[in-house]
Amino acid sequence: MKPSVILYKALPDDLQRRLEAHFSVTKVPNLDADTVQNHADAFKNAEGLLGSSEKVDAALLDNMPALRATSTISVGYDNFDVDALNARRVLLMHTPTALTETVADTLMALILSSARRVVEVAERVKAGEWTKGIGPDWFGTDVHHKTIGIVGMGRIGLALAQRAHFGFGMPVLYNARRQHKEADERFNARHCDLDTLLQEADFVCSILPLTDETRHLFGAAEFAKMKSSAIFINAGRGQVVDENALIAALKAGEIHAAGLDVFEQEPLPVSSELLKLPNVVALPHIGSATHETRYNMAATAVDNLIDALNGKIEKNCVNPQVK
Ligand SMILES: NC(=O)C1=CN([C@@H]2O[C@H](COP(=O)(O)OP(=O)(O)OC[C@H]3O[C@@H](n4cnc5c(N)ncnc54)[C@H](OP(=O)(O)O)[C@@H]3O)[C@@H](O)[C@H]2O)C=CC1
Ligand SMILES: O=CC(=O)O
Repeated sequence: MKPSVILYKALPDDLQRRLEAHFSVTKVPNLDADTVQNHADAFKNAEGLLGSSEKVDAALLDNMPALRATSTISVGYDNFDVDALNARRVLLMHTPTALTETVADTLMALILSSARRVVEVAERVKAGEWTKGIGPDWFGTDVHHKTIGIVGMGRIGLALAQRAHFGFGMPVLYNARRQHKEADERFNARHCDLDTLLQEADFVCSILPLTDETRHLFGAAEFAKMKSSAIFINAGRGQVVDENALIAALKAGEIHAAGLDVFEQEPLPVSSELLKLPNVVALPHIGSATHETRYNMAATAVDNLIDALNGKIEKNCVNPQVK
């Protein structure tokens, strides 16, 4: 008999078929308590769980006593209670390599669009305001050769540094818990403490995971340390930033602009002050959202679950020690 799995995210047809070739699949819309109750037997018997963007906590796991592996269609796994998974010896698989380059492209798009005011001036053209040659009130600021400060020099941080160094001639500063020789050697990058980065960078780019240490890492004190010309970029996780402090810093002119792909609350409420500020580019968490990359992520997640339930966890496993 095939092992049972719960699928809580729509997959492309061919990937759903690949999953069904290996497992008996129960498809559910989400992991809400009502859904679990309505499919109680399926959750009770499931050995695998596959999807994304839902909370996987101890309360859910208590309803899944047969679970052996979870597979998320994402690299970030802050929505999983890893301690609870470890305590139950449940593997957590993720998709670290499939999306790196695409997310780095999104970061560059945020940098360019916030510095050159691309969204704002394009809207002005559509509103019929381009009626004569433009003046300084339409100008932006340069990106090339400005200093980029990357907070989080992991896979995506490295791919961003590559673009900034080779593509735009930007000096690269970075902060991470440890020094990354590869970044130093390939991109002439300089590892520094966060305060130095905040004081010296023209673009402060956060691509951090959400953890107990990074929650609200960027608050009023950090924005106050940045240059008044600095542009703050965040494509890591929204809760790494105290959003009220960011709004206050933008309004007070403590920093020049912000480019954001992630928010404390998603979807970003339409009432958010951020949406009223012309110097904010706000994207709907599209870091990895290209057809190619989303397909590759889903394929990786399917293969990860097949591997994990067959005891093969050489790659993409967050907690291999529980095997
Ligand atoms: N907007 C989007 O759509 C997407 C967002 N993301 C987010 O980006 C994050 C990063 O992804 P990825 O680059 O693959 O992850 P990695 O694990 O490769 O890199 C994480 C980096 O963050 C650093 N870091 C972690 N904690 C701290 C800390 N307390 N202080 C300073 N640095 C810290 C790590 O430091 P060290 O190297 O020293 O360990 C590492 O350099 C994901 O976890 C996810 O939250 C990812 C994909 C898409
Ligand atoms: O935010 C997206 C991810 O893959 O993590």
